[in-house]
Amino acid sequence: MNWDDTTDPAAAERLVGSVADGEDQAVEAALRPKDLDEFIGQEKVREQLDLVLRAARARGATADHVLLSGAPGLGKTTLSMIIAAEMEAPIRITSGPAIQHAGDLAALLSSLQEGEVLFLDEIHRMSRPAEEMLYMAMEDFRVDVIVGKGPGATAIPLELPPFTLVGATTRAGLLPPPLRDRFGFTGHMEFYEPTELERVVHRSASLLDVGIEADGAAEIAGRSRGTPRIANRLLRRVRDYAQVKADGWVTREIAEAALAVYEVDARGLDRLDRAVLKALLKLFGGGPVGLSTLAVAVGEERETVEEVAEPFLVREGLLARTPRGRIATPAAWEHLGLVPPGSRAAGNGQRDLFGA
Ligand SMILES: Nc1ncnc2c1ncn2[C@@H]1O[C@H](COP(=O)(O)OP(=O)(O)OP(=O)(O)O)[C@@H](O)[C@H]1O
Repeated sequence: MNWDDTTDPAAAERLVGSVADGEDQAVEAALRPKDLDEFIGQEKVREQLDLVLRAARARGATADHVLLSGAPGLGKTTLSMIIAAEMEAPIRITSGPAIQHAGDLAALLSSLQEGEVLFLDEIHRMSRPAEEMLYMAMEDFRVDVIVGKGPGATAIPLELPPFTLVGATTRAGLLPPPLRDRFGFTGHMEFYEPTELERVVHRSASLLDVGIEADGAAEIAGRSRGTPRIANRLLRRVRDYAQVKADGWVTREIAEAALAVYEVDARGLDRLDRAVLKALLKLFGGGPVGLSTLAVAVGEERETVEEVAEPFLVREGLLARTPRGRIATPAAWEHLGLVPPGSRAAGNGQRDLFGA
C-alpha cells in the first residue's frame, strides 16, 4: 500500500496528515516514550524486539539490523531511539534522501562508534550506489572505497565497527530483496486501535499538563486515523480550544466543539476527504467515476485526490478503486447521511441524494 504522502504539499498542511510538520517536530521529542514498556500498542513488534534486544544484551553483542515498516507517524523513529536506549548505545539519525552518494555513506559509516545505532529513515529512497555499499557494510562491517576513476580505479577496503542499522520505510515492497534479506528482524507497524490511541492521548495530556476526561480522550482517539502523531496533534488543538473557550479542561463536548472548528469529523475525515466523498455521491451517484473527473469536480489535482485523500477513504471502507473507476460503498452514504438514488431507505432521517 502507498502510505508515502510525504512529497505532496497538500498532505503536510492537513491537521489529519500523518507527516510531521514543524510544530510536531518541536513537541514530539518531549512526547516520545523512552523505553519498550512505555511504548503503547504494537504488541507483536514490541514482544519480538524485546527478545532480539535481550538476547543481544545477554551475549554482549551488537543487536541485529532491524527494519521497521509502516505508515508515517506510527512510531518508527521512536522505536529506533528505544532500541538505542535499551542497548545503552548512541544513535545517529539520517534519511535515505540525504545519502545520495556512496561516499556520503562511507563517511557516515566510518565515523560510527562501536555498537552505535544508525537510524535510516525512508531507506527506500537511497541512491542505488549507496544501497549497494550498504549491503556489504551490513553483512561484513566493511566497505570498499573506490579511489580514482576508469581503469586505474582501485577499491580500498575499510573496516567498520559493528553497528545496528535500523531502517524505516513506508514502502517495504519497494526494497530490493538483497537489502531486505540483510535485516535480522523486520517489524510491521500496524495502525493503532482506538483504545490504544486513548492511552496515547492520556499519556501526552499528562506530559503536557492538560486535564482530560476519559470521554474527551476517546473522542480525540476516534478521530486520529489510527496514528499517534495525529492523536497528539489533535490533542494540542483541542487544548487550545479548551483554554480559550473554557476552563482548560478537556471533556467530550469540548473535544467535539474544537474538532468541529477544525473540520475533523467523528471518523477523522477532514474537509478534503468529505469533498471527495460528497462529489462522488452527489455528482456521480456513487460512481463509478474516473479519478481525473473526480479531481476536477473537487477542484484538486489528481495526485492530491489519489495520494492524500483516497488511501484513508479506502482503508475506512468508504471508497473502492475498481477497474471502471472510483465507487462509494454503502458506508459512505451512511457516513454523509445520504441515501443512494432509488433506495427505499429515505424517510428514516437521512436525506436522499438531492437533499429531499
Ligand atoms: N506507541 C506509541 N506510544 C506513544 N506515543 C507514540 C507511539 N508511537 C508514536 N508515538 C508518538 O507519535 C509521534 C510520532 O512518532 P514517530 O516520529 O516515531 O513516528 P514515525 O513512524 O517515525 O514517523 P515518520 O515515518 O514520519 O518518521 C511521536 O511524538 C511519538 O511520541
